[in-house]
Parts: sequence; C-alpha cells; structure tokens
Amino acid sequence: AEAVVVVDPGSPVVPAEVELFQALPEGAPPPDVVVLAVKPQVAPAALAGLPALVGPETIVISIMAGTMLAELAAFSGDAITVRAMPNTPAAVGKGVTALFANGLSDDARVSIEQLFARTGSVVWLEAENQFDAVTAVSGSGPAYVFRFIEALAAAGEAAGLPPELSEKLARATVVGAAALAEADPRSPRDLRAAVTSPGGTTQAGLEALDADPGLPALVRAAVRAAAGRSKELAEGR
Ligand SMILES: NC(=O)C1=CN([C@@H]2O[C@H](COP(=O)(O)OP(=O)(O)OC[C@H]3O[C@@H](n4cnc5c(N)ncnc54)[C@H](O)[C@@H]3O)[C@@H](O)[C@H]2O)C=CC1
Ligand SMILES: O=C(O)[C@@H]1CCC=N1
Repeated sequence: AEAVVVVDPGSPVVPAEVELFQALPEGAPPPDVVVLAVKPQVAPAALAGLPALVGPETIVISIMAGTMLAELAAFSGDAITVRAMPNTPAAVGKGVTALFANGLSDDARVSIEQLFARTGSVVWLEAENQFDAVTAVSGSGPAYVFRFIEALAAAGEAAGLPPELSEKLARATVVGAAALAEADPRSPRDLRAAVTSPGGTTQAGLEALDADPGLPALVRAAVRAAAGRSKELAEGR
C-alpha cells in the first residue's frame, strides 16, 4: 500500500510510518481498502461518515464479530464489502483468517487474499452463517490455548515446581507442540498417540483430562457459548 492510516480516537501505538487520525478524514480521495475493527456496539456512531469517504472500487473489510454483510451495507456506501474473521497470531504471521463476500470479482478476491496472506493463512467460507462457529473456534481460539498454558503452569506449581520454571515449561510445551503440529503431517490424534506410552505417565494424565465432564465436553461448551454470543451480537445484543 502507498499509505496506511489508522483512525482511532484512543491512543493506539502505531508504527512510525503510519498516520493516526482521531476521526474519519473528510474530503480525502477514496481509499483502496478500509478495515473496520471497532467493537460492533460502537460501529453505527464510528462509521457514520464512511459512505461519504469510500468509492465503488474501495474494498471495505469488516473484522467485527457478529456484524452481518447486510448491516455493513449501511456503512459501506458504494464500496465492495467483505467479512473477515482473523485471529491475534496474525501479529507474528501465524494467523488464520476466514473470509466471505457475495459476488466478488476475481481481482478483488485476489487482492483481499494477498492482504490477509501477509498475516498467515486464509480460508474462504461457503456461507456467511459459518461465521458464528468460525469466530468461536479460530477467532476466540487463541484465548483458549493461552488459558491452557495458564492452567498447565498453575498445575505444575501445584505439583511443586517454582512458578517461573512451571510457566516456562508450560509455554515452551505449547509452542513446541504447535510447531510439531504444523510441521508433521500426522493427525493430532496420531501425534498424541506418539507421546502416549501404554501404561505410562501420559496415559494417566490423559485419562484424568478426559474424565467427566472431560476436555472435549468443556471445549464443546466453550465453542457453543462463543458461537451463541456471536449470534447475540448479530442480533444487536
Ligand atoms: N481481539 C481479537 O482477537 C479479534 C477481534 N475481532 C473484532 O475486532 C474488533 C475490535 O476488537 P478488539 O481489538 O478486541 O477491541 P479493542 O477494544 O482492543 O479495540 C477497539 C478499538 O476501537 C477504538 N475505537 C473506539 N471508538 C472508535 C471510533 N469511534 N472510531 C474509531 N475507533 C474507535 C478504540 O479506541 C480501540 O482502539 C471487534 O469488532 C472484534 O469483534 C475480530 C477478530 C479477532
Ligand atoms: O472476543 C471477541 O468478541 C472477539 C472476536 C473474536 C476474538 N475476539
């Protein structure tokens, strides 16, 4: 891009080459791409000036959880409108972004894909209603993994390790397991089996992890709750 500007009345930290505006600039030429990243609840007030700013070639990409394309039309004037659900590992090029739009030209599709490919991998959804589940899995998912690191560190402490050592081990274990899951083509199930010696320590640990209600049931409940909240946001609650 020739220039990247951020519009935020708060005081976000932005790179030196990025210009920061307190409010949408008036009378500026139409931007190529606009990314909407405010909370859905403040969107109506924050984006009131957007239709006047964009042109028919502008691509407006919303990352707002639960805001439907039909609602975005009110904010995006003549622009091409796209919904995206990225996640925070994008900050280190390891994100995954789900995208959806109606009737995009091939050119627009390619430039949107290239934009998000800079932050990690990209998937196109088949239907907009997949966003609730996608948001619950990959949008919120990094927080579940960080929660797991916290829990593993706390459990190590409870088992007698000094806090710093336990956190170091827990963090490095999740980082290492994630890197292995990325590099090794085996399924997560097979990777798990490779750690689990019959009758050994891992098997004992996994049996406790899966005991009632068990990790799969807990994770299912978490995804159901997050997807439910995404639906509520879509209904303006
Ligand atoms: N945090 C995450 O992992 C993800 C968040 N999202 C979506 O991104 C959006 C923002 O979420 P967060 O970054 O977590 O929230 P946040 O609260 O960290 O960021 C919101 C930003 O909007 C700014 N803001 C408030 N009023 C504004 C206005 N009138 N004009 C311009 N900027 C304004 C705030 O100063 C703040 O910097 C939400 O819609 C969320 O659904 C989507 C994918 C992942
Ligand atoms: O918590 C949220 O609502 C946003 C959407 C996905 C991740 N964070």
